[in-house]
Amino acid sequence: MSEASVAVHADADLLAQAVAARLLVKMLDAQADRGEASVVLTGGRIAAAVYRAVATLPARDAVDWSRVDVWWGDERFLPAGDPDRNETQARAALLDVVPIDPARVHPMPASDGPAGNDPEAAAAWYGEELARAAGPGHGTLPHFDVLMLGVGEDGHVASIFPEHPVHYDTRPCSAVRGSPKPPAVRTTLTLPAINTAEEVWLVAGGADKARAVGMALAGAGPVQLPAAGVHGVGRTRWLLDRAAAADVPARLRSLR
Ligand SMILES: O=C1O[C@H](COP(=O)(O)O)[C@@H](O)[C@H](O)[C@H]1O
Repeated sequence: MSEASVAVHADADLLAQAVAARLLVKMLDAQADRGEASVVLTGGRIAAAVYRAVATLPARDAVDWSRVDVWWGDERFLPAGDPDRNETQARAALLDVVPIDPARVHPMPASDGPAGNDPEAAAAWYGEELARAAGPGHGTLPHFDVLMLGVGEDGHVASIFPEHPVHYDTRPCSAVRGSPKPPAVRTTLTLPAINTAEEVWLVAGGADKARAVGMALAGAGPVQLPAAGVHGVGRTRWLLDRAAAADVPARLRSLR
């Protein structure tokens, strides 16, 4: 398992700018090394700020967007175009602004989408989509260069909530019913799938995240605090603002 690193930025705006810059560099490096880049997006407030920042950085034009695959770590199970869908947010802030190949954008199904109004069928559909992208004989998941996660006040990541039965699902993608945060019905990558990514970035801003971030880095159990259970194969980065990092032990921080 990779060692986690922690970077702390002065405030949420600088955090979003810094994550956006890192994301562009990661995509450029992946395209230089592999000919393409594969990113897994998340939802939430800081993620939206990151996507807006990517769209405004001049270096965005150095990326060949026709060779970028976009996946999602979780989704709210709502009709297509609903403003609360993570997909809607990412499209408005970034994907509608850059010349991305629509065939390489892989949203989790909407409740009026290809799997119908059935979250279990939607999760299975996404699992098949992932396996198709992996290619025959390459397992159930494609390569992910970077997978971004927000962190909930309760320590949830993607739509994996504390003590939820989804912790015991070993399929790549799972339906989530009874989410404590609305909407109640969601779909999510599971921890085994998330932890196949080359790099996992946990991005959190604001004082309301400090307790969860501090506990995760202090070694809490993943069922009680899902953020404690994620790690990239090559790298795990915690990208925080000062308020979210308030409870992080000083020895783990590198202040920016
Ligand atoms: O519901 C969700 O919440 C988390 C965190 O969102 P935030 O607004 O507190 O930053 C997000 O990472 C996840 O993708 C989303 O579905």
